[in-house]
Amino acid sequence: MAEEPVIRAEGLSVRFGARTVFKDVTFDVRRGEIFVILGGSGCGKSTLLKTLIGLVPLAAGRAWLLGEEIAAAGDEARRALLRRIGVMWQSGALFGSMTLTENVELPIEEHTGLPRPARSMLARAKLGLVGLGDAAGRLPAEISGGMAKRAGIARAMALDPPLLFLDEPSAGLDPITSAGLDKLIVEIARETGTTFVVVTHELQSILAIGDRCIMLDKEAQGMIAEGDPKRLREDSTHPTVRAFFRREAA
Ligand SMILES: Nc1ncnc2c1ncn2[C@@H]1O[C@H](COP(=O)(O)OP(=O)(O)OP(=O)(O)O)[C@@H](O)[C@H]1O
Repeated sequence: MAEEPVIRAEGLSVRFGARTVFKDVTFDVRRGEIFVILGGSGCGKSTLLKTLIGLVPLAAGRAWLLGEEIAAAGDEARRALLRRIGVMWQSGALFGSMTLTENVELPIEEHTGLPRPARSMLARAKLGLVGLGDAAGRLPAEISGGMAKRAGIARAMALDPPLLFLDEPSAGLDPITSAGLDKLIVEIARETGTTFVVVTHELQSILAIGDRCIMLDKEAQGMIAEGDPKRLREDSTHPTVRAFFRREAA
């Protein structure tokens, strides 16, 4: 029997008022893969991410995370589930008055009873994992945008979640810094077995990190492609998908 997927999404639809953002979105995310949600501006990528973790209600469909249906879970089960996933929001800024170590310690403090020295040690280990071991004592204002993203990933990984969501990780980064971040994401996935769900519309990133992807489309109000991004680039006959992957006019 195939291993249970880390995420199972079946026929997801989301509406805001009378407006349907997407409908009938169905996919599985497998253990250890880097799964990319892509598509143009406003197609609902971030909304889908929020739906998966129970922050946006479904108009239809069902979603399971780590075997648990979040919409059906009670408060306690939901909290336990959310503790097992890490999220780095696009807007997820670090707290400016705290060092990087203190920022990464926050979720550890919130969710465990560990004493300060142990929290700090774990936080510094996570910063080491993302290449920021030497910057642990710095304030967010003292580091670059790329370093801040790495610190955000370290914070999202603080509790060793088996599943990490990254919302537009390369937003605002130059191409070289962005490529470095992509490399880090692949390294973490391969070294730790963490499953990643990454929202992005950066073609270079998608091709560099994505094991599989789904593409959402605003006009279609749903999914227009699913699969290995490199194969979609070669084989897709859908005009919008081709246009995106080959940088052609649709
Ligand atoms: N809470 C909300 N209430 C009403 N409309 C919303 C809400 N959140 C998102 N939307 C709308 O849903 C649509 C999808 O938004 P979403 O942010 O998910 O798109 P996106 O694909 O992530 O876009 P971008 O790449 O620009 O971040 C947009 O038209 C947005 O205005």
